[in-house]
Amino acid sequence: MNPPWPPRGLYAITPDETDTDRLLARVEVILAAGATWLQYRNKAADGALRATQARELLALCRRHGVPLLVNDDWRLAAAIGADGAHLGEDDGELAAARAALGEAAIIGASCYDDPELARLAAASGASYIAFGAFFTSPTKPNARRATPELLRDSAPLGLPRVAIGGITPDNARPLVEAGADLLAVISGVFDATDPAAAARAYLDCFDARPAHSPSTTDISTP
Ligand SMILES: Cc1ncc(COP(=O)(O)OP(=O)(O)O)c(N)n1
Ligand SMILES: Cc1ncsc1CCOP(=O)(O)O
Ligand SMILES: [Mg+2]
Repeated sequence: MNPPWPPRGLYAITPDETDTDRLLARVEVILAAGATWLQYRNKAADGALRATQARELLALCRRHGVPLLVNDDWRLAAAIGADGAHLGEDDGELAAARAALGEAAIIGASCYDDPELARLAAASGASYIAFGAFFTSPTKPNARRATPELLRDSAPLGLPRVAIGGITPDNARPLVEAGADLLAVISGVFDATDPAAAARAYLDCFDARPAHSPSTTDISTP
């Protein structure tokens, strides 16, 4: 799969917010700051609220040129015309999601700490593979733990690699160096004092230049 979206940057994931206006306002700030992809994930909302929020987020994402993926529920993604879905081990068959959403859809698969799951996801037509949690996650403290070697070792699968779980701007760089194409983050952006600044700090982790090196506009550069 070759998604027509840049598969490198910040993959923001929504928190369990039941106030839709507040959710949209929080997401707006993060998209305006340059988040690359958005996933709608809300374990606290019922089906009707999830459908409403997903539709509203899709309109917002369209205005920012950012793809929206729906967590857990590829049927909801199909019903609202979202750009894709993220599926974990309890979220149904990837092939069924692909058949419903189409070849252009972005369909991600949780691989936790398991390279064999990554291999199976790739063989089943996943658009990206996600590993984690890499650090203790405030959102999901009991999530299985993964190591950066998984990112490195799965490069031959040729799919974008997503890292998730307790990622902050301060611990993210080694994951990018190990091959993470997207940093999937909930609390690190949504619970930040300044979510826009936090979003930019994650994006800076993809900048190859060391933080102290001169920029291209530095007049002292030959
Ligand atoms: C990008 C990304 N990676 C992993 C997950 C986790 O999915 P899952 O294991 O199904 O757990 P829940 O998110 O449903 O609690 C994800 N959502 N996104
Ligand atoms: C859904 C999920 N899967 C593994 S960790 C996690 C939550 C990530 O949230 P946070 O960025 O707050 O750790
Ligand atoms: Mg899930």
